[in-house]
Amino acid sequence: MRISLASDSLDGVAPILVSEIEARGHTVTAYGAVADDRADWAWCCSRAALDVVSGVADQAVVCCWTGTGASIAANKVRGVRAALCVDAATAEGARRWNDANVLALSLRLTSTPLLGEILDAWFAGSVSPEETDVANIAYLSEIEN
Ligand SMILES: O=C(CO)[C@H](O)[C@H](O)COP(=O)(O)O
Repeated sequence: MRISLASDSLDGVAPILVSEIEARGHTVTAYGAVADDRADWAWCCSRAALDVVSGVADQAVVCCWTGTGASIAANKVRGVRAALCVDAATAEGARRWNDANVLALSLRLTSTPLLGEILDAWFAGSVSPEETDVANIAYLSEIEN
């Protein structure tokens, strides 16, 4: 898949994000500190999220120290469902039940082994076909519009 990646700093696992995503077979377009680019979290994380809704990217990964600003910025983009994931089970659930299209990470909480577990779960995840799950996602679009 085509992944747009943003981070507002090079703290923690940020320097290995591109290689970890590429190692899982994806191509990366980077924004913010990981691209030596404008690195304020509101800008770079929403920029990566915009790529998803414009069709330039299939999904995005957005990061900041807490992960909260990254997820808030991404979720301001219409059509984005960004999920702040602190472990593999959350990432799996975000893909399954929320059809999340943007993975938000906390650089404070995500160790190198945990990053691998979260990325594996995220990229392996599939969206639930259950009627209630589909209806919930449809309702998000409804309130957004
Ligand atoms: O977690 C964050 C936002 O949610 C930022 O990473 C945190 O505020 C640090 O930003 P800065 O380095 O610009 O002070």
